[in-house]
Amino acid sequence: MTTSLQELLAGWITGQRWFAGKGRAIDDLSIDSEIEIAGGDPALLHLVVCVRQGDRRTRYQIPVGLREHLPDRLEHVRIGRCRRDGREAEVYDALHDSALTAHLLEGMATDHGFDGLAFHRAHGVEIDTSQRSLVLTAEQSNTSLVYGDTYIFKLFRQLSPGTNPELEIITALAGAGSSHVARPYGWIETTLQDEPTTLAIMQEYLRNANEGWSMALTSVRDLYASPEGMPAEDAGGDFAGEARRLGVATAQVHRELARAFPTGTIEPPELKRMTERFRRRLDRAIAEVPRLGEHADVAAEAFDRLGDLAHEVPVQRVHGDYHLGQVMRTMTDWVVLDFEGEPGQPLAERRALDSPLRDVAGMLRSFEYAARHLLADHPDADGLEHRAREWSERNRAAFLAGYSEGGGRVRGDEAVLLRALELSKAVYEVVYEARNRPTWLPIPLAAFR
Ligand SMILES: Nc1ncnc2c1ncn2[C@@H]1O[C@H](COP(=O)(O)OP(=O)(O)O)[C@@H](O)[C@H]1O
Ligand SMILES: O=P(O)(O)O[C@H]1O[C@H](CO)[C@@H](O[C@H]2O[C@H](CO)[C@@H](O)[C@H](O)[C@H]2O)[C@H](O)[C@H]1O
Repeated sequence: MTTSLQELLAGWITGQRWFAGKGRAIDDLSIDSEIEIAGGDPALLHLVVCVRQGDRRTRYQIPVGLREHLPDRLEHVRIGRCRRDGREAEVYDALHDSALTAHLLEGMATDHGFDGLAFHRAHGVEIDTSQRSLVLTAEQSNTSLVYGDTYIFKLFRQLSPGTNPELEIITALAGAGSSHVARPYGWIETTLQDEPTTLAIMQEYLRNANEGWSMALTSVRDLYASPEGMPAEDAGGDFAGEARRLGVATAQVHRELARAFPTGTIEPPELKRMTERFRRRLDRAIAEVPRLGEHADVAAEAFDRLGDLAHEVPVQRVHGDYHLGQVMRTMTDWVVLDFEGEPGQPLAERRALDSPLRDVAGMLRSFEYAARHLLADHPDADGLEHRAREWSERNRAAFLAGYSEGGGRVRGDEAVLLRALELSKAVYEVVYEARNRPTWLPIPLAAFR
């Protein structure tokens, strides 16, 4: 009996890092669209599949390669063997085959249009099609390819109809001359439910930059290894100067976003509705991760205090999923990546105007993550707890000082909003970790203590 492509994909998709429906059985996987980008052997097929799990349907994008014989170097990305057009073919994850990904670069360089798939080159750029790709091995919600050391190409895995906020934002900020975004080179689009929908974006690869997350961890490690009693500012690798600069850059990005897109205010009744949304999200999270229930009171109290605020709050476009893994330090400044918001949220929500303090809250949470994540397997975890707290407090304070210095607004009653946003992010993280990295679950849970 031959296995159908749908059956092969249903067996394979659950093991992929970017698959959002982990822990639940797949009831059905159907292929919504199938476009041949390149024929022959190897062939490149672009698939949009729809996965049904209970009453939830999620669409994913999967470029697959087809070959009669699979070379050893592609064995690790084999999906299986199936019969297509009367012939047996090996099916595999095409993004690992540079012979196939060359077609994606070529498509963008020439603004090529397939039936149902449109490739675009950003205004005023040339694309060097001689660059070959490698897949980034970072644990990600999407899949990124690096072409040479020149371009980074991100293919969105989960699809929702509409323009991806990331494309919208980097195009606007780069067009306005921002030094805090990587230059866009091109993108791929399709139509989903009658809406132009972004499938992939290609940007400048920041070849000499370091990720904020790894810089922060180096600093935490140094502090853990320093003699007991030595203050954080004297231990090697203090991060506070960078945290402050990151705060300044964050405030500048917020100002640039406020200039490029509409802004507004939310009034107290809307704050009440926001509180209710946070409460509902908390309930859903507790249903999925019952341990969170022990902390429900702390979160609920913070959310209720937000509902009691009696003044309006300024809103604008924001990053939406801001953390140390989304910022890179180049030789000259901090650059912000990945403006697509929280991957699991509907696009309309991710593009909605929001308080810039949502991003501030996200980054404050990330300092907590950096301070605590090395404790999990550390033989002297209890003894280092106070050092983790010291590192986190020092860098959170430096970031906030930089944010104010850069013109960001955190004052008075806004502390109530900031706390509610921090705990709402921690609720999101509890679910995220339970699904993806259960050993990390204690980190967001500690936010409620
Ligand atoms: N322009 C870039 N230059 C260099 N590295 C990048 C660039 N964009 C992303 N990266 C690297 O890829 C990782 C994942 O990128 P990101 O856009 O956050 O993807 P995802 O949406 O899947 O999380 C980043 O943490 C960073 O290490
Ligand atoms: O894949 P994305 O970068 O869009 O974001 C998702 O994955 C992140 C994990 O990589 C997750 O961030 C959480 O872990 C980070 C450390 O790995 C930490 O710095 C963040 O503070 C914490 O939220 C993010 O929430 C998720 O959306």
